[in-house]
Amino acid sequence: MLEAEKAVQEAQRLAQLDALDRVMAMAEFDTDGVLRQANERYLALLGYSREQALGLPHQAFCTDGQAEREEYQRFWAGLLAGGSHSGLVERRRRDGSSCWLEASYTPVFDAQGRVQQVLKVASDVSERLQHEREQQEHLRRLSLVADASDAAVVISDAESRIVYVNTGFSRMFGWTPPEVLGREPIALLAPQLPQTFAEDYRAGLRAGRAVGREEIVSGREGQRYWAKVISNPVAGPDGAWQYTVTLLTDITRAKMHEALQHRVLEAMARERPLVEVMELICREVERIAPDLIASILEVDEQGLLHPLAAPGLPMEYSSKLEGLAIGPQVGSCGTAAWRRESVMVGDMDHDPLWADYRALFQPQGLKACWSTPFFNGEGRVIGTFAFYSRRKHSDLNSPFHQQLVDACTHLCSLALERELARKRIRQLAFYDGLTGLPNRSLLHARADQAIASAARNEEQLAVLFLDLDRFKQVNDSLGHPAGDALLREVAKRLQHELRASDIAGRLSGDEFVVVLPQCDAEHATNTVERLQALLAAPMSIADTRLSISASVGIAMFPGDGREMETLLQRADMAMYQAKSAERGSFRFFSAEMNRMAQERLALETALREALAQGSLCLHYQPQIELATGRLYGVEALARWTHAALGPIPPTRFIPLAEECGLIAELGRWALREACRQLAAWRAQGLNVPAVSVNLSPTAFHNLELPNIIASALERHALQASDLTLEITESVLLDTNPSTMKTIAEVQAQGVRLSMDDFGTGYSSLSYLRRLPVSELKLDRIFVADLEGDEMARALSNAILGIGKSLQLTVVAEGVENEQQNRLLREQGYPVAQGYLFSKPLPPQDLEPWLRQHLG
Ligand SMILES: Nc1nc2c(ncn2[C@@H]2O[C@@H]3COP(=O)(O)O[C@H]4[C@@H](O)[C@H](n5cnc6c(=O)[nH]c(N)nc65)O[C@@H]4COP(=O)(O)O[C@H]3[C@H]2O)c(=O)[nH]1
Repeated sequence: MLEAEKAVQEAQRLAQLDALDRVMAMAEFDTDGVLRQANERYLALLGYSREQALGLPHQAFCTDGQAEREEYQRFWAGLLAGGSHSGLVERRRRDGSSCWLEASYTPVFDAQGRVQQVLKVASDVSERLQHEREQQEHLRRLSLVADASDAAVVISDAESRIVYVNTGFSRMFGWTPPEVLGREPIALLAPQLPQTFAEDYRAGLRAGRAVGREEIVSGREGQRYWAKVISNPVAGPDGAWQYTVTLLTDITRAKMHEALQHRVLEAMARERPLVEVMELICREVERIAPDLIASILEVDEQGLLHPLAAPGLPMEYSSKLEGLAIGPQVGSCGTAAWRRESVMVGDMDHDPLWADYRALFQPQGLKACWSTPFFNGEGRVIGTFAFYSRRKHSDLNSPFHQQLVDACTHLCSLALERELARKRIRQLAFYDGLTGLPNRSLLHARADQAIASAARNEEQLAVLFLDLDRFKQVNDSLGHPAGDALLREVAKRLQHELRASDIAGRLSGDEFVVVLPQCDAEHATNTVERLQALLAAPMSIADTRLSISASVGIAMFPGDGREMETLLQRADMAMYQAKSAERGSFRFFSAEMNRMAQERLALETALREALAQGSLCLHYQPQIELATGRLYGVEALARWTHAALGPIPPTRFIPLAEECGLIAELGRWALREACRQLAAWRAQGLNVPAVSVNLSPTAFHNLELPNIIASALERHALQASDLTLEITESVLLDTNPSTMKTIAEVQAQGVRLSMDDFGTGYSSLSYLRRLPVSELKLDRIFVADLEGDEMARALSNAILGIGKSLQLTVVAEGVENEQQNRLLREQGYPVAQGYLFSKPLPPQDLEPWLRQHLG
C-alpha cells in the first residue's frame, strides 16, 4: 500500500473517531475501577471537569447505595474476568442528580490476554426514559379511571393495538387482559364489520374527534351484545394521537326494546294483520341475530299447531307443521307447548324429540332449535316462539338470546291475544252464538256484496227463507236444550250441503236464510230439494230420534227484487205460502217460477213412479257394418211416455233423473232390460251381436256396478263382449274417486266401453290414454255437415284416423241419407247408425227389421 493511501485511511479513521467522540460519551477505567480517560462528552454528561473526574473511582458515579449492591460487585467482577456488559444504567452527576445511560462496558486486554482496562461507551437516554415513564403514568392514570367504570373500557395505542382493558371488559366479554393485549379492538369484538369500517373509524380519531356508534359485538364465547361504543382519542404531551379510550356499554335490552317493541307496537297500532306483525317480529330478530331463523306458531285450544310466521324458512316447511298436535316428543315447539317451558335442542339430527320430523327439517339444513311457549292472560299456551340455527349449538339460550326471547314472547302473546280478542268480538258481533252461523247483520252485509256482484255480472241469485216445521213442539216437549241441539244440527247440515260461495245465516228462533249466488230457479229448486231431504234425515236429539222438515220460500234476484231487504221479505212471504199449503214444501215468490217448479216437481214424481212401476221402456237402434251391411250391434235408448203429457224426450228426463238422484237406478234398469232383450232376441233366433247401453257418470260412483253388470249378464247367459257401455267425456269432469276405479274394473271384466259424442267435448285428446275405451262415436253434428262442409269432412277423417291409430272402432252417428253414407264409406268408416238405416224402434218393431237384415 502506498504511504499516501495509508495517510488517507488514517485520516478517515481519525475522522470517524472524532465523530464518535462527539456523539458518544467515552471513558477508560483501570482494573481498580479508577477513571483514567474520559472524553468531553462523558465529562459534560456527568458534570465534571477533567481534573475533577480523572482519578475518581467508578463508584463515585454510582447512585446512593448502588455500588454496595451485590449486583454491582458481580458487574465489576464480570468485567475483570473478561466479560463485557451493556444495558441501561443509572448514574449520578456531580451535582447529585441522576441520569440514565445506555452504556456498554468492554474489557481491553494486554499482550498476555489479561484485562488491562475497561472501556465504557455511553449515551444519555434520560430524556427518552422520562418520556416513557410519563406515558406509563398517563396510561396508569387513565386505567385508574377505567377500572372504576362498570362499562367495558379498552385503551388502544395509535396503531390500534390494545394496551389495556379494564375488569368491566373481562366481565362483559370473558377475555383476560393477557389474551387481548396487542389485538385490534374492532377485529376482536366486531369481526363482522368490513375493514373499511375500521379505517373510517380511525380516520375520525386521527382527526381528533370522538367516534361513536351502536354495534353488535361478541365476546370470547360468542356471546353477543348490542353495545354503545364511544371512542375518544387521547393526545400525548406532544399533542399527537397517542391512545384511544373506548367505552362499550351494554344496551342490548334498550336496543331490543327500540328495534322490536317500537316497530312491532307501531304495526299493531296501525292495525296491520297478525301474520304481518308476526313476520315483522321474525325479521327484526333475524336482523339483530343474523345467524338465526325465527319462527312463530300458534297453538289453538285443541292443542294443534298453526304456523303464523317464519319468513326465513320455505313455505313448505311451515305448511307441513299445520295442524300438528303438540305432544311430549313433537320437535322443539310441539314439545315446548306440551311441557309449558322452553325446549333447547342443540343437535336436531340426533335429539329424540325430532326423531319423527327428520324428513322435514333436514332438507332445510336446520341443526339447532330453541323454542319457548307463550301464554295468554289465563295461562293457556297460545303459541311458541323459536330460533333455528343451521349450526349445532349449545348456547342458543345465552343471556343475549334470552333477552331476545323475552322481548319476542312478550310481543307475540300481546299480538296474538289481541287478535284472538278481536276474533271473539267479531264472532260475538257478527255470528249467532248458538249455531256459529252469521247473524242478521253479517248475513245482510254478505248478501249485499253477493247481490252487487250478481248485478255487475248480470247473474241471478236466490234467497231462501227456511222455517223449521213444528219446532215449537220439540222445544216444548223435549226442552230448550234439545231445541238448541236441534238448531245446531240443522245449521251443521246446512253448512255441509252448501257451496263455499253460498251464504247461510240464522235470523232468529228457527228461521234460517240461505243466499245462493250464481243461481237460477232450477238450481235453486235442486238445492232446496237437497236441503229438505238432508234435514228430513233422522237426527238424534236428547236421546230421541227426530225427523224434522223445513218449509222454504224462495225469492230470485233480480226478478223478485234488487235489494236484500225486499228479497228477504218476499222469500218470507213465499215460505208462509209453502207452510200453509203443505209443511216441508217450498214455494217461489213469483207465480211463474212456482208454476215451473211445481211442474218439475210433478214430473219428477211421475218419473220416480214410472221407474218404480216399470213403465219406462228401451228402444233400439241398429248399428251397421258399412263394408258388409251386416248388423254390428244395437244401441238401447230410454223412452218414457207420461200418462198426461205424452212422450217426454230423454234429453229432458235424463237430466231430471240426474238432478233428483234417480239416474243410478235408471242405469241399472237399462242394463238389466237391455241384457234381457238381447237374450230374448237370441232365444228367438235373432242373432244380435251386441247391445250398447248409455250410462251417466254417476252410475260409476257405485263400486257395485261391476257386480250388477256381472249378474245381469249371468242371469241371461250373456258374455261380457255382448255388452258395450256408452260413456260421455263428462265422466272426466267427475271428481268422485270411485269413478275411474269402477271404469277400469268394468273394462277388465271384458265389457267394451264406447266414447259417445266424440269430438264435441274436450279439445285435449290425452284423456284417451287414461280411459280404456275400445270404441269412439263420431257425433252426429259432424255427420250432418259432411256433405256441405269441407271442415266437417276433414274432422270426420281426422277422428277416424285417431281411432284407427289407437285401434278403436269408430261408429258414425246420425246418418240420415245416402250421400252421408257414401262419404263415410269412402272415408273408410267401419260402422254407422242413423235414421237412414232405422230410427230407434221398440223391440217388437225392430224384430221384422232384424229378420230382414240378419237373414
Ligand atoms: N237427428 C238424428 N238423431 C238420431 C239419428 N239416429 C239416432 N239419433 C238420435 O241420437 C241419439 C243418440 O243417442 P246419444 O247420442 O247416446 O244421446 C242420448 C243419450 O245421451 C241420452 N239417453 C238416451 N237413453 C239413455 C239411457 O238409457 N241412459 C242414459 N244415461 N242416457 C240416455 O239421451 C240422448 C238422446 O237420446 P235420443 O233422443 O234417443 O237420441 C238418440 C237417437 O234417437 C239420426 O239419424 N238423426
